[in-house]
Amino acid sequence: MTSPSPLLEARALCFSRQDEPVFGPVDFALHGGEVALVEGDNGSGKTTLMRVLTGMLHAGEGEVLLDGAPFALDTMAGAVVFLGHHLGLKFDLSARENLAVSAGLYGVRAGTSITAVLGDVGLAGFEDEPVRRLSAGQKKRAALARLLLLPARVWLLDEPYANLDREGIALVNRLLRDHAARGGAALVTSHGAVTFAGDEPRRIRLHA
Ligand SMILES: Nc1ncnc2c1ncn2[C@@H]1O[C@H](COP(=O)(O)OP(=O)(O)OP(=O)(O)O)[C@@H](O)[C@H]1O
Repeated sequence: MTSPSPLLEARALCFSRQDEPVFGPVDFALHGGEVALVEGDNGSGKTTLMRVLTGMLHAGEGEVLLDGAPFALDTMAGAVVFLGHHLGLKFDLSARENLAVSAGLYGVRAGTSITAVLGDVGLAGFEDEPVRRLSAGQKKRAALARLLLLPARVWLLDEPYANLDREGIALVNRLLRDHAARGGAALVTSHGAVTFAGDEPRRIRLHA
């Protein structure tokens, strides 16, 4: 399924630190129903690209468009979910409480609930534990539950497979497949150990 304008587009996007180029120019257009993999060696700028796309860092040159409109922090807040190395979880709160905070800010996808998404990511029975008492993989699963709960159509996932067992890796791939089937789009960084069932995802290569 493809939407008329790309859900997320980068045009000649470049980022430099102290005049030293980190990446770019990067061009891609991600339509609804598409998953793209950002690949590159350590230090090639994958995380930096994700931060630029979420507005955490300012691109020196180029453009980011969301649903055909120039990137703006207020419009992207509910439209994009970012899963980064820091997971965005408050460790003193439970997974359920963390999700309730996100749902209060951005709403809930039609037909789902906090209990349902926590069950779906394998955290049934751990819903009310403070996140700091969860294992690294369980913390990652709690962060993945946010993807399922929120209505955002664009997912930016930085190393979503890290800390996950084989079942967890299969879970991420299932979430991505279902998201694409619903018309969502996702950009995923990975060191390349990932195999998707079905269609091969598009690859965006960064060079250190
Ligand atoms: N906070 C920072 N301050 C200064 N330089 C940084 C900072 N974060 C990253 N860099 C530099 O920017 C470049 C790109 O880093 P980035 O984390 O985006 O790479 P990456 O492709 O995600 O790497 P990895 O595969 O190791 O996760 C690297 O040269 C890194 O040293």
